[in-house]
Order: sequence, then C-alpha cells, then structure tokens
Amino acid sequence: MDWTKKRCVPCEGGVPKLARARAEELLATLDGWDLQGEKLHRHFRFRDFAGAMRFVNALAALAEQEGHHPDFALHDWNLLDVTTSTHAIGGLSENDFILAGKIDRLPREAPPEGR
Ligand SMILES: C[C@H](O)[C@H](O)[C@H]1CNC2=NC(N)=NC(=O)C2=N1
Repeated sequence: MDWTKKRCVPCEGGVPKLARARAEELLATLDGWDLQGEKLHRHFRFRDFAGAMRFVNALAALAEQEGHHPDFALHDWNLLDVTTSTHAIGGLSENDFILAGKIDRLPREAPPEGR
C-alpha cells in the first residue's frame, strides 16, 4: 500500500471506526508503528533536540496539509512518541494510516549508530 498517494478526508464523525482485525492488517503496511488500544503509535529517537524539533515542525506542517492531527510527546531531549487516532469517531480510520505512512517518509536525523 502506498499511503503517500492518498489524502486524508475531513472527518466529523458518522463513519464506523476500523475493526481491530482490519487495523492489524493495515498496520503491516507501515514501518515501525504499533497499536495501542485504538491508536497507532510510533517511537522515534533523534541525534539531538534540534533534530527532534525539526521533525516535529515537519510533522506539524504535514498534519495541517492533511487536516488530520497526531498527538505527540517530545521527551528526554531526543525521544519522540507519536500517536494518532481519529478523535471524531473515537477510534482508527484510514486517515490515521495515511498520516502514519506519510510521517514515515519525513526526513529524520537519526543518532549516530549505536547511540
Ligand atoms: C474537519 C476536520 O476534518 C476535523 O476537524 C479534523 C481535524 N483534525 C483531526 N485530527 C484527528 N486526529 N482526528 C480528528 O477527528 C480530526 N478532525
């Protein structure tokens, strides 16, 4: 599945959330994400705080473009946890997989090997 060819659609509720089995199927199309309840989650480590912040700013621009917004926590100066779910339906929708797939392609300044 090439999520970069899709766009998030405005979601104000009224659509069913993805069933767990379907979410697990779609999870296999992503890189490094896991399911936490009805949310997608991925952990990132960066070379330094500045690199983490550049990624967070790129993440924010992507979310604005897609009109679909993740939750994130930057902690311990270079660690970032990103989660996404579709708040309007209280669970996962295809929007979350599109966003996650596009997040996977954002440039990342990873730490030197072994750190
Ligand atoms: C109209 C627009 O699609 C909605 O307000 C969007 C905005 N961003 C959103 N982001 C997320 N994660 N869930 C939503 O339900 C959501 N709704």
